[in-house]
Amino acid sequence: MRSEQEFLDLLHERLAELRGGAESAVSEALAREGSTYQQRLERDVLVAEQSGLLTAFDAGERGLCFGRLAFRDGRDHHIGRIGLRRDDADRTPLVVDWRAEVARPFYLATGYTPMGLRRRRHLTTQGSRVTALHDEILDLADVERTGHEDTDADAVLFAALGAARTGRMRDIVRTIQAEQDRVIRSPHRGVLVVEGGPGTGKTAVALHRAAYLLYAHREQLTRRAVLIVGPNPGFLGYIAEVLPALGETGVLMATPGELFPGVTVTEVDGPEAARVKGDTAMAEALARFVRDQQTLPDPEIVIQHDDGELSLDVEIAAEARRRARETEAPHNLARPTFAFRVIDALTAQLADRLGADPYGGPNFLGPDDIAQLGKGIASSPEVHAAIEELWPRRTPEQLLADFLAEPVHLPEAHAEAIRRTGGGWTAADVPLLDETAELLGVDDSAARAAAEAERQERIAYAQGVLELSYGSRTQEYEDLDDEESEVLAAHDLIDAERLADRSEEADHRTAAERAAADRTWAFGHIIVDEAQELSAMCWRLLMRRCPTRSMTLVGDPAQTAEPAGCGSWETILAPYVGDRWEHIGLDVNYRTPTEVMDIAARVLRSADGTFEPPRSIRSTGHRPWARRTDQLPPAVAAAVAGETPAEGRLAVIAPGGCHAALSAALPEAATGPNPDLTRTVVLLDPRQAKGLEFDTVIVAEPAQLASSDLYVALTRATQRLGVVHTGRLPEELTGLVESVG
Ligand SMILES: Nc1ncnc2c1ncn2[C@@H]1O[C@H](COP(=O)(O)OP(=O)(O)OP(=O)(O)O)[C@@H](O)[C@H]1O
Repeated sequence: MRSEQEFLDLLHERLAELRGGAESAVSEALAREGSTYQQRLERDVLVAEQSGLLTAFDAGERGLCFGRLAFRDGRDHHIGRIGLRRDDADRTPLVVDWRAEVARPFYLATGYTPMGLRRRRHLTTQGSRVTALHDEILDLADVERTGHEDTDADAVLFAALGAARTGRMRDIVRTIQAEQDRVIRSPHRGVLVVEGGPGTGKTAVALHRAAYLLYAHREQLTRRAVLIVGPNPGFLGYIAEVLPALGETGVLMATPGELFPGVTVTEVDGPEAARVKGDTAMAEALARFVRDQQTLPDPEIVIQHDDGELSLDVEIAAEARRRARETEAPHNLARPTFAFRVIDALTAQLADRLGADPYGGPNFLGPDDIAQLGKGIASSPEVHAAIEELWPRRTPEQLLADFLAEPVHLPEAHAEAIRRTGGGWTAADVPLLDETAELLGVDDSAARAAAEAERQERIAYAQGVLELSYGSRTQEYEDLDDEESEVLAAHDLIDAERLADRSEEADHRTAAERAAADRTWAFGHIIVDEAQELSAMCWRLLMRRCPTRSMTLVGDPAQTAEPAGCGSWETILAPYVGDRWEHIGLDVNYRTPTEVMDIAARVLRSADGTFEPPRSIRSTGHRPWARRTDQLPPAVAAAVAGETPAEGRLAVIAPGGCHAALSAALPEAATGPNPDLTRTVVLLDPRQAKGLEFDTVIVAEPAQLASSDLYVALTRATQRLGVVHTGRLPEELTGLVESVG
């Protein structure tokens, strides 16, 4: 213990040293004067790098070192949240990052396959104090003993699993299990599906995989960012501290409803509307609706012009429309083609009239006269109005609002389910907005022209910088033959265009921040949690955001609650990657004790006799109970008073309809759409409870819950479960111990 403590002290000293260095580098860089692009670029890169290091150091402080590997060949490594080196000439490693290959035996070695290990040690620390050691001997021939050998190899794991919950998910870096490690470090580059029942660590594994990928492909993923999609803001808050605790912040977390920049979801769809909006039939309907915007005159639009009337007739419009559609560009981007064709045709019409030779000879007007006429027509407000009428410029928001006000190209029952005038957006509208934005295209020609002009200015400026740099070469330097010169200057390394482009990249925002504001951002990797809940339309959106298809999807089809949820992985993935995806199953339940899982499993077995629940790794001895009452709110309040853990958290999970009465009876409980999960007691509906966990769970009125919702509700408990009900208990729960309040 003493020598581990000395080592930990040394680590903390080194960490303080590095932290001090990074802090002063940041303040120095921020204070640095300099207005040239090159200087600003260097300053920004430095600040970003050092700030990243500071995050990692913060992470390190929370359990800097938690393991040690003694190899048979004499190598000996401490394992930690982040890697640290000594400040010596060889930069000797002090502690190895858990993600490094050399740390892998910490998670995988067994007595059967010791991976070269003699001994594996778990260090438990509190702040900077070592409080316990657990040693496992992996080489049976090794006779040396430390006095910390553990008879129970899983003591550290069980201590973590049994610990009181805090309302925030913790990392599992000290106790990742072998089957989880395989997912976290999977080298698979395409779509990886991780499926497992409740509590099998899917979320934990997904987050640690994000941390691993950021470590293994740092450069690429820092540039392109990682997106983590979770079911609701409460859940994202619940998992928000895991990655920073692992030293990683370059990640964007969002719910599906937050994936269209500039749009905030304020409304909720009914189940039927959500189902219809989530179906891919919507993509077809919207595509046809966009074509419907490209209309023809009936039979003509008459345009008053200084030189007489012009007729924009069906023939002209149809030809212009054909040409515009032929470009296969999105609606707004094809519009200029339509406009040019119409203007050309009207110019020809006018030229025919004005220059016609009454005796049938060639037109009197020359090309210059005709060009002049064309200019006049192109600047006519009436012509513009006619083009706008036939091929209007639309925004996704306008177009979708029009579509929802009078849905077309759908069966009447479906149209009826989604018909809506005005009001805010729903989560199911977001993929539709994205689809519409794709169909319309963003007419950013003006913005692009401005950006290009600015870029040309920067190139000119950068050229100046390089010329200066070239001009200031020293005499000796010039005397050297270029071939021999080993001293390189800016002008040798970079040309003006690249320097200008690099200056553009000196954007203070991280890639994740830029990605959040950019609808067309292509992420380096996307992780989807509760992936079974996403609709087919939402998958279309996500696939557009990840052209490389580098994705990790975690979910449990048995917990599907959303009516538009896709059901099977094959159905979800076939349109995008065929059968080129990998599936890994997790089947050990680390959360829910056997007593609770047995009850929960019965709920799903009643619908599907072959259902196999995940195997619980522990039991608590607490038998789940049920209590019948005539008065739900006081009975729930009494149950809460009796069951609230001294440490830890309790959740009442009840159908939404009971919430008003229950929250009045539970004044101490956090409630509402986004309750504070760190409070001791929270009141949730089963959808809000998705992915969360609590020491004690009280489920109210189970008979009112759909079986997948009930299954989710029951499997949130890490220790104790109770059920309070007014009417009859659902058949599957009749085995519960009857409790009197
Ligand atoms: N190897 C591990 N070491 C310690 N704790 C673990 C380990 N694996 C999972 N856990 C814990 O088990 C609990 C359940 O994990 P998690 O929430 O990731 O499961 P899940 O599969 O996403 O569940 P659900 O489908 O119900 O959302 C969490 O508290 C997690 O920290």
